[in-house]
Amino acid sequence: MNRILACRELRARAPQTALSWFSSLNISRSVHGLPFATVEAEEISGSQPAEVLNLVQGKWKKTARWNTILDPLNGEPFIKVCEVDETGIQPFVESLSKCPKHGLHNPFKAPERYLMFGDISAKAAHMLSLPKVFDFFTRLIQRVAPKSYQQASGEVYVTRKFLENFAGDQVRFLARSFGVPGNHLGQQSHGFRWPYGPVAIVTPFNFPLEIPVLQLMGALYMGNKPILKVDSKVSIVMEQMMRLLHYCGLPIEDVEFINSDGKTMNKLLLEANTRMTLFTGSSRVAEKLALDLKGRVKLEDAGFDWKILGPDVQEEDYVAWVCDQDAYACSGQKCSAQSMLFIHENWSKTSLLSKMKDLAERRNLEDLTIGPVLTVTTETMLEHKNKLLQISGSKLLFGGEPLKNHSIPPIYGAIEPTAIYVPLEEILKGNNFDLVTREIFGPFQVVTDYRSDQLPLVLDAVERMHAHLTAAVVSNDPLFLQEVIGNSVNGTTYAGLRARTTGAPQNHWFGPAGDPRGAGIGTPEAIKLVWSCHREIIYDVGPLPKQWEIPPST
Ligand SMILES: NC(=O)c1ccc[n+]([C@@H]2O[C@H](COP(=O)([O-])OP(=O)(O)OC[C@H]3O[C@@H](n4cnc5c(N)ncnc54)[C@H](O)[C@@H]3O)[C@@H](O)[C@H]2O)c1
Repeated sequence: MNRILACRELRARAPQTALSWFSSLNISRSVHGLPFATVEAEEISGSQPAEVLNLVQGKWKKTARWNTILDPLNGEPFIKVCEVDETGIQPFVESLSKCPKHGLHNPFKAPERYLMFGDISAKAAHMLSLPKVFDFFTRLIQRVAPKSYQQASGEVYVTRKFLENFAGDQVRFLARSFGVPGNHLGQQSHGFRWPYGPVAIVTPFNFPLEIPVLQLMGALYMGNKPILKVDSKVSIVMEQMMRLLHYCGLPIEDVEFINSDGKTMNKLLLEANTRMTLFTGSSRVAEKLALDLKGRVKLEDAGFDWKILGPDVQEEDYVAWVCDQDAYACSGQKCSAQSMLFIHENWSKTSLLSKMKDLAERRNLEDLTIGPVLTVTTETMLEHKNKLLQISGSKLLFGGEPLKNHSIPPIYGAIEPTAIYVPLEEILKGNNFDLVTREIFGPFQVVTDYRSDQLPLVLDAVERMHAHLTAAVVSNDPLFLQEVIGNSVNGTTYAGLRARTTGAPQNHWFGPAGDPRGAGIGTPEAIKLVWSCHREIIYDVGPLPKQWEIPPST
């Protein structure tokens, strides 16, 4: 009884805005049951194509140019994306140039916006927790970046948790400052987190919701005005999410959302003179943007991620299963996917490899545990396989054949989960190294083995790789862990028996290391590093010492 009364009292005291927002969530009355959505994930098809628009200066706009996206599962032209070409970038440039370098808010300007973003995050997290909304985004992701329901829902879950983390006062805590006493009375120095002002976010196809939302919200939290460009193949997901964010209170002028090809976006970034660009994608484009934008970038680029199985053999089934998930979930299209597996010789007495093979063979197109590869064709992957097989001592462990009985269009790739063994000494040879460590963004891994006395060679290989994103050291031997961790740099490294290479939840930093341009995603530290810079204000208000006189020149 007391509890009921207390609840009633709490409700009576709740701020009107929050109450009216929650009661306005009468989802069953709106189109498709969702008050923000303009598409229905399951209904998009060749005969009922969906349209994706651009958001500029607070208005959703069409352009004359449509980019037609083919359904990755059957080749039907199922989404029409309104793309901006080089002649259409001016309204975006104008809008960004209206934002000053000191941003839309900072600790000295419109601090109430920190609170507003706390509220928006709480509401958006609540929306994503509603089963209908959760399912809508999961299925929409599956339509454009085919992966299993569980993998797609993982993205929605992480996004929701991230938004929960930055509800309430957590956004203003991101802008926490510190003070240090000065040299004399009236002097104190204070360090503040300052925005960059107009900024850009460019993201790839493989995580259509998680990467853009986490980076976009980070940019907004710190006071920036972002323009967001997601790969057109999947931008429908973020277009719908923008509508959800507006529904949850995001001012419509706060973000520009553009669909374009890479060349147009490159031109826009140069003309708009964005103060910071967060790029997630291939190293080729990352390096180009770093040059074009004179270093005003933070990069999340390619991953050629390795896993080392240590000398202590245990939990063989578990380790085999994690290897399978790391290499082949999302058809290997995670930047954190296991690209190279180093196996200590002690594992050769086990049936690890045959277990990995069995697990890989369980994957099928029906439930999308294997599926289309969106940026590498079947032909390219088979060619790569053949080149690796020419290396002396190499052999096909499993896979290596095109998928059968499917209607995936030939612009996309479709191969079985594949593993190729290459001897360690061969990997290290100058003429083989670049070939063996080439990132194939599909279900493809290289496997090798090593003896205890060859650990320095393994460490040499990981030192010579150019991408240092994720890594896993599978061992509970503290001295082995120490040796490997102390002699490597990957930014997100899992260590211990349960180590994996994939997994970018909201609760730990995810990003490359060893590069001053390296970005991060997910945590308060990542947001502060990527989306704000340091500003020091030194208060020096006096009073002057009594009898102060002008001293001699120095
Ligand atoms: N480090 C990470 O967190 C992370 C996460 C996901 C993917 N990736 C990497 O992304 C790659 C796969 O994605 P992809 O092949 O689609 O990458 P990509 O570099 O081809 O494209 C990424 C985005 O950049 C845009 N783009 C292309 N050229 C551009 C230019 N000149 N200026 C501005 N924008 C441009 C594209 O339209 C797309 O939106 C892999 O290498 C993968 O490892 C990295």
